[in-house]
Order: sequence, then structure tokens, then C-alpha cells
Amino acid sequence: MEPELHPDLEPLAFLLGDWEGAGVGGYPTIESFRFGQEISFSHIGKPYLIYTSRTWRLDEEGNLAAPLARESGYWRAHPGGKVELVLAHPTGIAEIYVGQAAFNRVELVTDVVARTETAKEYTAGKRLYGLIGEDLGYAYDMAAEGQSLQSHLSAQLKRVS
Ligand code: HEM
Repeated sequence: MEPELHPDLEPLAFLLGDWEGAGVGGYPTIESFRFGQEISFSHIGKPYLIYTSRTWRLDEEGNLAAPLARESGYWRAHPGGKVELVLAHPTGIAEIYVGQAAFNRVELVTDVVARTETAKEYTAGKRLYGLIGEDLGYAYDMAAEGQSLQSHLSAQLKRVS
């Protein structure tokens, strides 16, 4: 049975579903790359979204090759479109974002970043997600390895369910 959407989740409802697409990444310290991505947002009637993302390097022909980054977490919704995002990465990084959702867009900046001893020196992130027509687009900026906050990724995904 499909649970009823919690009213606080309404400003985030545009994210719900499974998405597939591709994006580009780069940073001053690395070679730029293309990646394929699958994202899933679901809910169980409580005021949060359950989120997972998986990515793969794209080869010359555009086929999914080696796995790249994954992340998973919870998008906590509050009255008035306030959002808190709790996110875990297999790279030894955990982050908490705060932000605001409205008009099929959500913008988030890190409030707290924690790293294991062996994680890369990542200090801050900024994410913007929004509908582009029927597609989900996002841009991700980060501050890491001594660099100022700047673009690491952007992608566009189509809803597959
Ligand atoms: C769609 C998701 C992502 C993809 C496809 C991706 C891909 C990559 C790739 C291919 C590299 C260069 C090679 C490597 O070090 O593995 C890289 C570097 C890096 N990424 Fe990401 N990344 C993603 C998300 C993230 C996120 C969410 C963070 C931070 C929480 C992050 C932080 C970094 C850092 C710190 C580096 C190292 C830069 C350096 O070594 O100078 N990435 N990423």
C-alpha cells in the first residue's frame, strides 16, 4: 500500500521516484570525466525522503563502466520548505546540509562535515536540485584539497518510475 505523503514533504515531492541519467565532473586537481547515475527518492509516510545515488564512469561509447561514487541518506522536511539532509559516503565523509525547497527547486549548503582519518580533505558542499521540464537536474559545488567552493559535478536525469 502506498503511504500518504506527509504534508511537510510537499515542497520535496518533485524529487520522488527513480531517476537515471548522466553528468559531467571536474575539479582543478583532477581530470574531468563523464558519469552515469541512478538516483532513488522514496518515502514511507514520515516527513523524510529515503535517498540513494549510484554512479559509474562512462566509456567512450557512453556505456556504464567502473563504479564511481555512491551516497545515501535522508532528506528531512520541515514546515515552510526547510530541509535538513543527512548524507553518508563510502569515502569516509559524512555531511549535514541545511536549505530550503520551493517551486520544484531545493538549495542546500553544508552545516557540518565530518571525515575519517583517511578521507580526502573535503570541507564544504553546496547542492542545487531542480526540475528542468520533466527532468531532474542538479549542480554540486565543493571545497576540497585546499580549493575554494567550486563546481565538482552537474547532471541531468530522467524519471524511470
Ligand atoms: C556523482 C557523484 C560523484 C562522482 C561521479 C565523483 C567522481 C569523482 C572522480 C572521478 C574523482 C577523481 C578521481 C578520484 O579521486 O576518484 C573525484 C574526486 C574527488 N571527489 Fe568526487 N565524485 C562524486 C561526488 C563527490 C562528493 C559528494 C564528494 C564530497 C563529499 C566528492 C569529493 C571528491 C574529492 C574530495 C575528490 C578528490 C579531489 C582531489 O583528489 O584533488 N565527490 N570525484
